[in-house]
Amino acid sequence: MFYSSSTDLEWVSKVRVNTQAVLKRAQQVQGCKVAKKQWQAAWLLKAVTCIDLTTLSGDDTPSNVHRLCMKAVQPVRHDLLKSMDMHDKGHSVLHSEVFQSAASLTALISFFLYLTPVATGFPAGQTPLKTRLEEVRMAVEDGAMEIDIVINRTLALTGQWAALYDEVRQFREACGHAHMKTILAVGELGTFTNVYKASLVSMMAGSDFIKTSTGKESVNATYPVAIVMVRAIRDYYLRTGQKVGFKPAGGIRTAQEAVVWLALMKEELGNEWLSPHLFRLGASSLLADIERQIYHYVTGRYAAYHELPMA
Ligand SMILES: O=C[C@H](O)COP(=O)(O)O
Repeated sequence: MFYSSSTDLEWVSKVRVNTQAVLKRAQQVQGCKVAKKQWQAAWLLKAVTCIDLTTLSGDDTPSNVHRLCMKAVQPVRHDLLKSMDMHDKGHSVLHSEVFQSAASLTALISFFLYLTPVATGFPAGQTPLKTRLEEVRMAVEDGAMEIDIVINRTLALTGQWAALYDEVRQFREACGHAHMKTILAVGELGTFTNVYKASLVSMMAGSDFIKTSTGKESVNATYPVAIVMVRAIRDYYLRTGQKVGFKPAGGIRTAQEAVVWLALMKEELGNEWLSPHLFRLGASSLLADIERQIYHYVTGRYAAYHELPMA
């Protein structure tokens, strides 16, 4: 695992983001023409493989988490995939993000599903550091192979970048071999410059992915913020040779949005960032619309509710 030395924080202190340029680029992204017919279906199947299927609600129960995991194992109806001759191409979601401990769902891990608990005082990141580190260690002990951690926004808002680096690096060490996705909670970072700096610091401290939001802030994954984050990923890669993944999350609901996110990744970071090892869509209800659009592509009509019962 790569860690930058803390002296790289000089780089962080010099960052300035051109807001107008970011907003202009975001408008272009939002207005991009979305593929149709079989090309759209192909993009949607690609999006399915990149979804971190999520449930992070206070009223989650073992049964609805179990149901979500079963949906992750077979995200699109087998007959629909067969009609497209894609039934044997491995379109499992493979990643499910949950509050519950991975240990209670061990049976599902045998389906090769990666269960991703959230840790570090999710969603606010304000509990004592000792408690947040303990949450990460417990998740690792429970068998988590991926962990979504959330940063303490106070450190970013008050410009304590060295302290933020130190915390994230401690989370990284507590994660051990588990993949660490670092949530910036961009809706609470105030400025694009803070978003870029928090992205850099999180990458320097060893994050495997940087992620926009918990889904609980009032502003979540937006295209302008994504442009700032993916440009930070690109700059970091050009300077260090390290490839860090990107995960937009929060409020992503429609198949069309999923295709726009994929187009953004392709244009900004290239084809390599179109696979789940470097790109995830964190979403609790996106899959339902994607399956609905695939159903429409295959049958020429939209499904009745009972025809896609698990969506
Ligand atoms: O990480 C994933 C987010 O919590 C999902 O947010 P969402 O429920 O708005 O899709």
